[in-house]
Amino acid sequence: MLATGAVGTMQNRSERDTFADMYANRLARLWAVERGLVFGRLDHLEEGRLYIGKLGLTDDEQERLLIDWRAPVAQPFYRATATAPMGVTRRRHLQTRGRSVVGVDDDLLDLDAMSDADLATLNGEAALLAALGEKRTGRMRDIVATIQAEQDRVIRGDLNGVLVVQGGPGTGKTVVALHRAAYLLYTHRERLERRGVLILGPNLTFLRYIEQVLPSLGETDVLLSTVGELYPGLTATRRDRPEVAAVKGDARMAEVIARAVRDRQRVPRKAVQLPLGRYTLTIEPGMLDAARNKAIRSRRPHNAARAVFVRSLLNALARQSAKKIGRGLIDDDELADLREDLRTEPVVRNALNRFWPYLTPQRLLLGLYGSAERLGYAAAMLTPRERDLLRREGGEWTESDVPLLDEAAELLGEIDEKVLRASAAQAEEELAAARAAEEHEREAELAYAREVLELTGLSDVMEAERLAERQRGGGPYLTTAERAAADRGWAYGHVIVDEAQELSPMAWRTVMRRIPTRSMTIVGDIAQTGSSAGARSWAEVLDPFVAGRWRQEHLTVNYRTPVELMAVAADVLADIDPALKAPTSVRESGAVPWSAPLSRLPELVKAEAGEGGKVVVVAPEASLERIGAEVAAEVPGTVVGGGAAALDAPVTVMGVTDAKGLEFDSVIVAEPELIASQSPRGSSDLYVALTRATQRLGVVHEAPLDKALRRLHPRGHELTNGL
Ligand SMILES: Nc1ncnc2c1ncn2[C@@H]1O[C@H](COP(=O)(O)OP(=O)(O)OP(=O)(O)O)[C@@H](O)[C@H]1O
Repeated sequence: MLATGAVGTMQNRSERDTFADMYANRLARLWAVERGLVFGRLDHLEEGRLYIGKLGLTDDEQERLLIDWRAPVAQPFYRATATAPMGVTRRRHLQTRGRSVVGVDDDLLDLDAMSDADLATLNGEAALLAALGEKRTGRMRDIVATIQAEQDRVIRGDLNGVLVVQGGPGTGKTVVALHRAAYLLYTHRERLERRGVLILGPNLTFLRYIEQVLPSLGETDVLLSTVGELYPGLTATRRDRPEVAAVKGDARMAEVIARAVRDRQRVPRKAVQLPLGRYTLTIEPGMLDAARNKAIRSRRPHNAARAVFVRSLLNALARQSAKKIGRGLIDDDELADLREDLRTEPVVRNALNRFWPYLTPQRLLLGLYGSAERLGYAAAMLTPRERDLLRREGGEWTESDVPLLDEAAELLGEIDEKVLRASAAQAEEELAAARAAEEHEREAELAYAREVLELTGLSDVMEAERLAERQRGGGPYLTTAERAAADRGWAYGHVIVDEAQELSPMAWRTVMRRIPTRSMTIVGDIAQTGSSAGARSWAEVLDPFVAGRWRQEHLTVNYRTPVELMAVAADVLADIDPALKAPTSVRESGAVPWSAPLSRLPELVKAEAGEGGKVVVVAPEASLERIGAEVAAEVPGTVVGGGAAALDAPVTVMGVTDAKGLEFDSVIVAEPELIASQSPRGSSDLYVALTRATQRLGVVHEAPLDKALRRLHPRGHELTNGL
C-alpha cells in the first residue's frame, strides 16, 4: 500500500492511508500474540469444541477457529466450576512453546467424578503452578491462560461506577487491572476508543514494568501515566521530603490555592494616581471594589474574569477622563474610544496588571512558595510549621506539586494567546470569528471524511473524526492516548488507578477531574500505604467524591510469594494491625528465609545471582547510595536506583518506593529496622519489601532485628556456594 506513494486524488490517498493503517494495526496485533496464541479448549454441550486464545480468528469461510478470551462465550474457561459447569464438560489448558503444544492439563467438570477436596482447589492448578514457578524476566507478562475465578469477576465487572479492588501483595491486582483494561476496550470498544483509558501507576519504573502487558493483549488506546505526568508539558519525577509531601497532599491545600488566587485579586484600600501627562486620573477604592466584585460575580476563572474587571475599571476611568477634558455626557461610542485610548497608556496597563494580573499556575505557585506574606494570607489555616514546609525559592517541580498546579489551572483558566497580544475588545471579536471559521471548516472536513469511509466500506474500522484530523495534515497522526495526554481537560472513558493507596487527597482531586463519569477501577492495598499523604481507608478516599456509590471486591490469594516467605511478612503485618489478614499463598518454594550480617551483603548477592533469575537488594532510602556502591564494587552489572535499566539488570539495589508493585526471584532486604523507622508509614514499607520475592528471601543487618524477624534462620557460609 505504502509503495504506491502519494498519487491520485485526495480520495485515493486517504483510502490508501486508511488501508495501510488498518493492515499495520492488524500486523502489530498478530505479532503481539505470537507467544501463547492458543491456550485453552472448552468442550461445550451446546457450542461444541471451542478454542480460546489471545485474539479471535476465523478461516476463509468465516468459520471461527479461535475465540478471543474476552468474548462472552470464553467466560466459562475462567468461571466454570464443578458445581456450576456452565455447560462445559471439560476444560483443557494447553501449554505451548513456539508453535508446538508441550503439555495439556484437563479439568473434568463432572460433579460425580470429583471429591469435596477437589472442589476447593483452584481451577487449572497445574497450568497455574507452572506459570507461577517460572523465572521472572523483569517485565510483567499476561496471564490470560490462567486467570482465576475471583480475578475474572473483577476483569469482567461492569464498566460503570467505581470498583475498588482491595487485595494483599501478589494477589494479581496489577495484572488483573491491566486485563480489565483490555477486556473493557474489547467489550465497549466504541466508547473507550474515542475517550481512551488512563492507567495510573506509582512511578516510571513501574510503568516500564507493565507497559508490555497491554500491547501483548492487543490494545493501544491506553495511556500509562504517573500523577507526576498528568499536567501537560511537565514530567515531575522529583519527590518532596515526606513531611513536605504530606502538607502538599493535604485536602486543605484546595482552599489554600483558592485563597492564593483571591489574594491576587485584592485591591488597595487607598486611591491610586495615574499621571497621564495632560492630566491625572485617580483610581478610587470604590471603583476598584466595583470592578472586582463584577469580575468575581461573573463566575469565570480568574484569567477570563480579567476582561470583566478591565472593562469595568476602564469605563469608570473613561468617564472620569471625559469630565477632566470638559465633556459632561458622552455616548457609548465615545466611551469606547476613550476606553481604548486609556488601555494603551503604559501607566494604565501597569495598574491593571498589578490589580488583576494574568496568571499561569506555575507563576501563582512559585509566587506563593516564594513569599512568607502570601503564604500567611493563603495558608492561614495551616500551622506556621506547615507554612514553613511549603516555602521554597524557584527550583524544580515535584510530584506533589502537580495536583496543586492542576488545581490552580482549574481556578485560573486559560490565558488566550490572542487575547494577550491584541487589545481585549478587538481580540474578543477576532477570536469569535476565528472560532466560527474553525468550526465551519471542521464540520466540512468531518462530512467529507464520513463520505470517504462509507465509500470505502471502512466506517467501522476507523472513525471519521480521526481521518478528518489526518487529512487536515498539520501535525502528525495522533492516537487517542496521545491526544489525551496533551490535553489537561480531557475526559477519559475509564480510569484505572494502581497502587491507589499512595495517592494524596489532592492527587485524587486531579484524577477525578479527568473522569467526570466516574467510571473507574481502583486497585490497591491499604496495608501497603507508604506515602505520608496516602490512604488509611477506601471510604476516606472515596466518600468525598462518590459517597456510598462505590463497590468493593477482594482478592485473597497470593500468586507471587511462596508460603515460607509469606509467613515472615504476615508477622510484620500483624505488627501494623492485628486485624489485617495476609493473603493466602498458593505454593511452597522450599526456600528458608534467612538473616545475615550486613557486612556479608556483596558476597551473598553474588551467591544469589549465581542461582539465576533477578536479584534485588531493597535498602533504606538514606543509605541507598552507600549500600549500592558496596554491592556494585563487588558484583559487576549491578544497577542502583529505579528506571528501565533496573528492570533489565540481573542485580538491582533500590528503595521501597521504587520497588513498589515489582517482583524479583530473590530479594535481600538490607537493614529492615531502618527501613521501618525511616519511612513515614513504618512497617508498611517493610511489609512491601518483604513481599517482592517469587522464590527466595533474606535480610542483612547491623541494627538489631525486631521480634518478627528475629526468628529468621541465620545464613551459614556453607549456603553461599549454592550448597
Ligand atoms: N491468575 C494468574 N495466573 C498466573 N500468574 C498470576 C495470576 N495472578 C497473578 N499472577 C502473578 O502474580 C504476580 C503478582 O501479581 P501482581 O503484581 O499483579 O500483584 P499485586 O496484587 O499488584 O501485588 P502488589 O500489591 O504487591 O503490587 C505476578 O507475577 C502475576 O503475573
